[in-house]
Amino acid sequence: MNHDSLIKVKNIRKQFGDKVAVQDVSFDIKKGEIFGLLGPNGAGKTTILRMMTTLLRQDAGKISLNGFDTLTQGRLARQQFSITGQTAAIDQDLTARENLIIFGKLNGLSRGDAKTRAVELLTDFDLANSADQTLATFSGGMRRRLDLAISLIGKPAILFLDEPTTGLDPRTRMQMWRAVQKLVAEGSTVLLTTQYLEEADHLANRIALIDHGKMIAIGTPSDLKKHVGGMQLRIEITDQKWRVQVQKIAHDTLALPVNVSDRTLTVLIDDTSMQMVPQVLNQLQAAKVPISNFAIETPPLDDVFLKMTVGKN
Ligand SMILES: Nc1ncnc2c1ncn2[C@@H]1O[C@H](COP(=O)(O)OP(=O)(O)OP(=O)(O)O)[C@@H](O)[C@H]1O
Repeated sequence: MNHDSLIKVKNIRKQFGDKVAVQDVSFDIKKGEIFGLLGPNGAGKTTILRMMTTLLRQDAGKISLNGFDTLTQGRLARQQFSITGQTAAIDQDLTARENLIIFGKLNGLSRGDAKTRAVELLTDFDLANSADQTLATFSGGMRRRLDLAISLIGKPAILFLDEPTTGLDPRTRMQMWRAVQKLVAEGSTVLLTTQYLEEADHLANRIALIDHGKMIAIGTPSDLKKHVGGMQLRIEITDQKWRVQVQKIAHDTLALPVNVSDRTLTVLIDDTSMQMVPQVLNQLQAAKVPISNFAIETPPLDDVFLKMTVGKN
């Protein structure tokens, strides 16, 4: 038994009528990890999350949170975690500070402790300057940060984030990512569901890919990228006018399909074509093509995801 695992999910299954929504899914999450559940629409992520948060009973299998079984010790299991998405319960006519104090008291804190905790959280989530504005004046990103702050009032050991940045602009998404990373640095363990591959890649230490209710892969982002087999050659040119020439050089030398987007050309390469990569560079230099980047790297997670799920849904 792994004593480091804070969350254990073993062979869980859920069926709705004839539809098997989750089938034999197992994973462990270690203390301090950010674990991502990634999968296409209808894959079963929400159903897994609902079973883990005791909102739904699994038909088979076992889930334990910090040692407490979700079916037989539901009340204790619930005390181990918090989940975001409580914005519906937030009062729009009150300020951020007042909302935090109310939720603090609902979590059993005295008025004094609730006030202190509110100040801590407002500072942590960059909301100190807007603390005394009513929520009606808050942007989407500020609301999302307040929602995350509220879910942390009780200092939960485990935090479930259900699609935390859906609909946010890139800058606000980065702020949320930093907030989540800070939480983990302070000792929380996070399970997040996301439809953004980039988010899972950036944030999660490990990812479980879910498709048709089954877990089709699990590992670190770089483990998963190895599944596509091989590496990617990326060439960036300084001017689009060179695109056709670079595409021809890469294609003729490597005999592989070349993807082109703006000033970036990419080729998925195997071991054999890897030997030919220096020739591509030599030819680009001989043709005096100005390049700003020439890299061999692991391919993006998107390719893994597509390779494993495309055509099956
Ligand atoms: N209460 C329910 N009754 C019947 N079928 C359900 C119920 N809940 C979920 N399902 C079905 O189970 C499957 C998995 O749904 P789930 O919501 O878990 O997927 P998801 O991966 O979270 O998708 P999304 O990214 O769209 O939220 C789907 O086919 C869905 O229609």
